[in-house]
Amino acid sequence: MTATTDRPLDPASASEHLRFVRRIYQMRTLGLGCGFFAVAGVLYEDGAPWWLWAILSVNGYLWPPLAYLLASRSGDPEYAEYRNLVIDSAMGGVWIAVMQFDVVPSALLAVMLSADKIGVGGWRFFARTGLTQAATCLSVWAILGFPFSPDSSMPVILSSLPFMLVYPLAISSAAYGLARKVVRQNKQLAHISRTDPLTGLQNRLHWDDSATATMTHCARAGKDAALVLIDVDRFKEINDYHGHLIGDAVLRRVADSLHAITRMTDTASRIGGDEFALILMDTGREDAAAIAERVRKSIEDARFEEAPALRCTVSIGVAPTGPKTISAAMWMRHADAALYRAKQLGRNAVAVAAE
Ligand SMILES: Nc1nc2c(ncn2[C@@H]2O[C@H](COP(=O)(O)OP(=O)(O)OP(=O)(O)O)[C@@H](O)[C@H]2O)c(=O)[nH]1
Repeated sequence: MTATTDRPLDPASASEHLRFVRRIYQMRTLGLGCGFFAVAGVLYEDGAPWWLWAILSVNGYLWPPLAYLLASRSGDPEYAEYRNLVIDSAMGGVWIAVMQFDVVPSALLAVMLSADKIGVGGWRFFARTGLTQAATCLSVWAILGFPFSPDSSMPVILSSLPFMLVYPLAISSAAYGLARKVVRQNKQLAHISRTDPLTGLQNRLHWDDSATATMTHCARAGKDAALVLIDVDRFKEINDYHGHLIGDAVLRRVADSLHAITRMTDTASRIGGDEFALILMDTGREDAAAIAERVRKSIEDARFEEAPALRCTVSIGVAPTGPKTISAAMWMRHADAALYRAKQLGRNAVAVAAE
């Protein structure tokens, strides 16, 4: 449970808190709506006075919308909602005492009110609300003179059935919805953590895993693959002369070319500021060199609306897998050496690692 603060909430937190308030409102409406009948069965049997019926009706049907209004209009909706949940527990204690511990509805009230508190705020919140419930229960029980009548009649059991059947299903369904949301968000997080936000390609983190996995696969299956390193020529000058936004456009253009030229089974990554890497599956030396040449040509031919005079080029190093390449790090070193040679050749060139 979070403590209230004077600082206004940022919009994202505020909308998250309001979603929480709405979720509790739905659960409270259902729970208290059904709980009304469980308590009403005992009140009817005991011939309760009109004002007890009035309090029960207010608690069952007016309190849920009122609690929603109080929380949603509060400066800290989440804190206000936790306070409302404590009030729910306090009222549960009152009704257990009023029902003179009629066992079926009393046990139901105690269990349901505990289950949703644990679901919302964990064991500590459960302990706090449980203590509140026990305190109100004991106080009201003392005021009433400690009446005790635990036997439940058949009508009382029947009037408790809606609460017994419907509310646990609602709690389970809410828990399932939350679990699915967590799974969905974990997937999104995993995707974000391995994606370069500027180009949409894999980032360095994921690239290292891909290179190692490809090496292992090729060694086991006796397959060919090629590593292609692409570095934008004099990119610093492009940034300095045209500005970083144009620099970014160049990087996106390189990514687009890699997307367009490679196949589904290939992997394209941005592994540094202006450095990209391709893993070409089932591709031998000549084919890899040809694909690298297509990439080089496509960047050479690229034109930029925002900077019509801009011409950019890339240097490319190609390293096919081979018997001497026994680790991803070694594969990378071969491709790096080839890239260095392409730069030495005067840039805008493709160089293939020696066999
Ligand atoms: N616009 C932009 N620039 C970046 C980004 N990440 C890195 N850079 C810049 O990329 C430049 C890379 O320059 P260098 O590594 O010196 O290489 P270079 O100028 O391309 O020189 P050569 O590779 O030798 O041709 C640096 O100036 C970085 O600031 C980015 O996301 N966007």
